Amino acid sequence: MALCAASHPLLQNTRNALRRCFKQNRAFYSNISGPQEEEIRQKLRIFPGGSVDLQKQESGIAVMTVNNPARMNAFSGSMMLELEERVNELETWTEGKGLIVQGAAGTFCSGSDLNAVRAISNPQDGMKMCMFMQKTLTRLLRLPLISVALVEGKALGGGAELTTACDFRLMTSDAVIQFVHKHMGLVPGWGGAARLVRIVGSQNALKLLGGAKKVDPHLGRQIGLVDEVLSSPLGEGSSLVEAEQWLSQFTKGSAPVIRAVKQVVVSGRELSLEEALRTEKDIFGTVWGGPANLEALAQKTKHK
Ligand SMILES: CCCC(=O)SCCNC(=O)CCNC(=O)[C@H](O)C(C)(C)COP(=O)(O)OP(=O)(O)OC[C@H]1O[C@@H](n2cnc3c(N)ncnc32)[C@H](O)[C@@H]1OP(=O)(O)O
Repeated sequence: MALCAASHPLLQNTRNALRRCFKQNRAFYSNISGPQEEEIRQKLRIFPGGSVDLQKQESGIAVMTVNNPARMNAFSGSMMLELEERVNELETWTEGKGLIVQGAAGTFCSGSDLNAVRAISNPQDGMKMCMFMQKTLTRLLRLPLISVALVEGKALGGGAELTTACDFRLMTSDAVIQFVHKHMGLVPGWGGAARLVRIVGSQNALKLLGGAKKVDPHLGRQIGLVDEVLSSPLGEGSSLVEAEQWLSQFTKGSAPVIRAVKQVVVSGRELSLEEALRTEKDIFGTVWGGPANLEALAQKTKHK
């Protein structure tokens, strides 16, 4: 009898393997765990405004909206906390397959709320805020969901960094991604530089960060930062539908298989070859003989 993949005994092994392998990173972040993490949470709570909204759909695709239009969707402190809560929620959404991250009202996100930045401009608090966001965005990218940043309007500073915490980036024709940090006397701190180098290579990353260069859809495609330029008419709200259609080419089919696809890619990207191979074997074990595999065998599927 086929075992349900969600309750497959090897699934627990996979979770354990991934947990074991990411322990290294947890150790890295342990300097903001416990009381220190609570301290930065309290500081972030002082800067309210906006929200991070999550809609989980029956299709298995969730839409997360960075919602603070009065400030071009800049992240207030409370929004940073809400982002963490939404990631917690997505980590336990076992039916999920895909995620779209978008900004409200036709623009993506203008980074940190500059009012909060001014108020916590000492390096200690700045570093704690940055570690908090690094940790949350690292967890966002590692979700077993295929994720897309839908970039309309502007993605600036931390907003540009947020786009790199998704697997894919889609842009509307008027959109701009700009790592404006240098113009602010900063460098990325939410993990955006580390991820950018892995996406576009160190030469291109140096150009984008060193020149605070505006990335339009054409440049984005050229350097591999952008996966697709959307053709929906601007300002009619149809970009989200187009993004969902684009994402569905990867999320069609069984949730356990799609989640396993994402997990083998994450382990291949983040672990040593030896650990990645071991993890791949464990993840393979969760789908081998599972319902989707047995159904494909029964149907004598041909790949013409
Ligand atoms: C490690 C993280 C590092 C960071 O993220 S640092 C932050 C980087 N981001 C920025 O510096 C963005 C600064 N803002 C801008 O350049 C412009 O506002 C922007 C986004 C191009 C939009 O320009 P416009 O279309 O002309 O609109 P505008 O300037 O009138 O803005 C509308 C309202 O939004 C506000 N806003 C935009 N970005 C903000 C931000 N990051 N923090 C706080 N408030 C922000 C802006 O102040 C304005 O508010 P108000 O209408 O004057 O009350």
